[in-house]
Amino acid sequence: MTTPPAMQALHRWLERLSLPDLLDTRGHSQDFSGSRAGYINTRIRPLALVLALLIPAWIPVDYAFMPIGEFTLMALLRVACTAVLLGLFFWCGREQLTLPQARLRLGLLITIPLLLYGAARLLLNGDVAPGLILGYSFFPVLTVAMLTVFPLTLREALGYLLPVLLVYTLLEIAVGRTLDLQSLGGLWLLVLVALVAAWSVAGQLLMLLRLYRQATRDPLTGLFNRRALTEQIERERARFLRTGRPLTVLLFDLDRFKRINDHHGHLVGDRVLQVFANVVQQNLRTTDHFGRWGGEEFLAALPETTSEQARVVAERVRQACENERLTLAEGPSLGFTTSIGVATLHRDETLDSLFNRVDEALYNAKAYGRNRVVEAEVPASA
Ligand SMILES: Nc1nc2c(ncn2[C@@H]2O[C@H](COP(=O)(O)OP(=O)(O)OP(=O)(O)O)[C@@H](O)[C@H]2O)c(=O)[nH]1
Repeated sequence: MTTPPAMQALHRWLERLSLPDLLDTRGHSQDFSGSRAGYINTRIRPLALVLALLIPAWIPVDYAFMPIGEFTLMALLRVACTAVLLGLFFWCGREQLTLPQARLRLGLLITIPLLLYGAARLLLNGDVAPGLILGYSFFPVLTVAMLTVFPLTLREALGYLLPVLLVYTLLEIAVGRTLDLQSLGGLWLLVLVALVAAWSVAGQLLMLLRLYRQATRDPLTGLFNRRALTEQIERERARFLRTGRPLTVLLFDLDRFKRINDHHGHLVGDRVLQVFANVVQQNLRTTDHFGRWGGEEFLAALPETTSEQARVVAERVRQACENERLTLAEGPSLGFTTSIGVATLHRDETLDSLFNRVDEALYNAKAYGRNRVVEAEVPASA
């Protein structure tokens, strides 16, 4: 049964929307989440600084229009909020963040205007400086509007937006203005701005995700490209220097791949590359890094793995490739094999030297007859 064109169009639209990616982080790579955390962090800093400058600037206005008791409380709160914001500004500049850390800091950033609003709403109720409350009433809207500059999943956005709406409503109840037209109008405005904010954060997330995937992935296999993989290995090298835990790389090259292309065509060659990528991935741990090094060469970096352990993994992959068969439209099924070089990073070694050694090992695997695993020589400096 063929799908009606309208359903196909709907399906394509939903696919373009990447709904699961927008909803939560389950489909995001660890690497992307790290980059997004950095991105969120770079946006928290200027906002924290701007708020830290603007919040105390209003103190003279409060002084002119508020009774002294309320003014003192608000001024103290403003100074405390400024101190927290300045702390946030410096804190965000110092380290590489994880996503939970970035979320926490964003939560802190939006709590501050909300806190000031809450205090003002409770203190300035009734006859006390009624005009001033109008100025303060912009704070919840400001809080929600601030979120629009962050690339967030819808779940994260709701996690920030719902508490703002809840705090607003609870404060209106607390001051007895629940069914008041002004209070309902405020809530209505807040909900509208929250919807726009949710749309904006999801749009930013989608754009970031697409750009990130284009810049870091190989389109044929979906694996990391050489640049992204090199960055990951650089981070692993830094970790190796810190902890001393071994790091081993495997370099794979499909054997006589030109023949496959020549006999069966490039499309079959492409399928072999995809199947190969899949076979290797099934034999690696989720903490290993694997990507396309170029052409029919692939590289895997195995953290916390000695050369003996890596040889076992490489042998398992070699065997799995030998056992794999591709069914073709015409003729018998197609098999393929791979040669593999293995090299373990030494303490004083650069990554270039490691890549050269593993390349030589792979070259030797080819020279000794292909479909085999060969370990690299130790570096001259070791
Ligand atoms: N189908 C397809 N072929 C590719 C791709 N990238 C590189 N190749 C082909 O991979 C082949 C590599 O061939 P060679 O470098 O001669 O190596 P080989 O035939 O595998 O021989 P050995 O490595 O010595 O075993 C070339 O024919 C490239 O065109 C790709 O993305 N898709």
